[in-house]
Amino acid sequence: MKPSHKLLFVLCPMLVLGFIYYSSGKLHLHVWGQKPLYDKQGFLLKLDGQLPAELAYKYGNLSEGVCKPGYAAAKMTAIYPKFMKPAPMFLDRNFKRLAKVRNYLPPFGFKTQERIIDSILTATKNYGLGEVLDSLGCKRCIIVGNGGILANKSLGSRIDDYDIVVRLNEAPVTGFGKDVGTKTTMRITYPEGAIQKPERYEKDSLFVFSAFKPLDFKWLRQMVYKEKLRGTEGFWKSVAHYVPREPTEMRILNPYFIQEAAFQFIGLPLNNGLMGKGNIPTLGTVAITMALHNCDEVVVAGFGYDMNMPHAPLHYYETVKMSAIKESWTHNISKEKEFLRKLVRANIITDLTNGI
Ligand SMILES: CC(=O)N[C@H]1[C@H]([C@H](O)[C@H](O)CO)O[C@](OP(=O)(O)OC[C@H]2O[C@@H](n3ccc(N)nc3=O)[C@H](O)[C@@H]2O)(C(=O)O)C[C@@H]1O
Ligand SMILES: CC(=O)N[C@@H]1[C@@H](O)[C@H](O[C@@H]2O[C@H](CO)[C@H](O)[C@H](O)[C@H]2O)[C@@H](CO)O[C@H]1O
Repeated sequence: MKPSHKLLFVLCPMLVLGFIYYSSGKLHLHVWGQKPLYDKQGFLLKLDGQLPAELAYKYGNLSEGVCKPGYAAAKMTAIYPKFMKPAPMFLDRNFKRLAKVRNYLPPFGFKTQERIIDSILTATKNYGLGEVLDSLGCKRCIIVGNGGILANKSLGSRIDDYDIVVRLNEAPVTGFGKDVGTKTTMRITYPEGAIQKPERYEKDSLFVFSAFKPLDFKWLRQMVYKEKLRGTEGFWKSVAHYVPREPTEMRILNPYFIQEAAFQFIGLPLNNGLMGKGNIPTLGTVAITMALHNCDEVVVAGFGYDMNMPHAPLHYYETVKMSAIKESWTHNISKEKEFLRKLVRANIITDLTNGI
């Protein structure tokens, strides 16, 4: 056989195999002649909230109100096959092994911050929720957003019923118990969002830190080691000078939840992996993402940016108006809402205040 024929002999099957491989990848999303099954983000287009047969069998017989182990993650996988449940809530001493975050700078990872994180984790010594919650076989979590929609709905006692109550930034409980409850398992925040008055911190709650820039880790180290805050330049707003929590009550939120919410779930611009215009999810959505990985059931309340009500109160605890969110250049409220609505429509999360 001529060498040129030999070459053709090898090349042709390779081309055919290559074509089959390529089209099978496409077929996963798009069966020829049929409408696509999944959207650009990888979510099933048909979201009717129905349980797939195997889940109906698993959960169907449990009576109302009983915690369903693995429910949120199972439903998430049913509409978003790429979902991989394991992702620790907080960074622990092995954080450098977390492959998905080690090569991204804050806020999408911890690259360049390894030493300072090591030093913070040496002092906090604890990396979980605590013995009681960590050993629960099934965890029901509620993420309480700060939205004005929580006012006058008397949801306080329902909120307090959850195993884990997550609150955000400076949202108060004192004086608002009837509507937002009194229990706080953890409060997730960053320097500019943290409660500033020491007396406003609730006891028995974890101070969970979410970092957006390298300076935020510096601030946290000073708070953990109870040092005098040196220099507040570089923050976009005034920050707390003292956090009245023991180091053992402080945690660092896994930055993977910011990354996954931004790039996988919402589809915000990658911007070379750097924080930029409109590529930061709001903290509430980051908290929901964390809960999808770490809670068996996920419920939310106090969520909703309603652009049709520009004069409605933005928060349940102050008079700032809804229209104020338009000034934010970091978030993409409408794209984010599209994602949250998928979770609600598919019954992955329950929205107690119906604002999503
Ligand atoms: C001016 C500004 O930057 N505001 C941001 C404020 C501000 O930094 C803090 O209040 C501290 O002062 O923080 C944010 O959020 P904020 O602290 O307002 O609220 C916490 C989370 O609740 C959800 N939320 C809030 C209000 C509302 N009407 N609907 C909602 O759904 C959101 O998921 C929100 O994340 C933040 O960190 O995400 C988002 C806001 O964009
Ligand atoms: C680099 C930098 O500090 N950018 C600031 C943003 O982080 C900040 O956005 C705010 O960033 C916060 C994290 O630090 C939260 O994500 C918050 O929801 C968001 O609004 C804006 C506020 O107007 O100011 C910029 O100068």
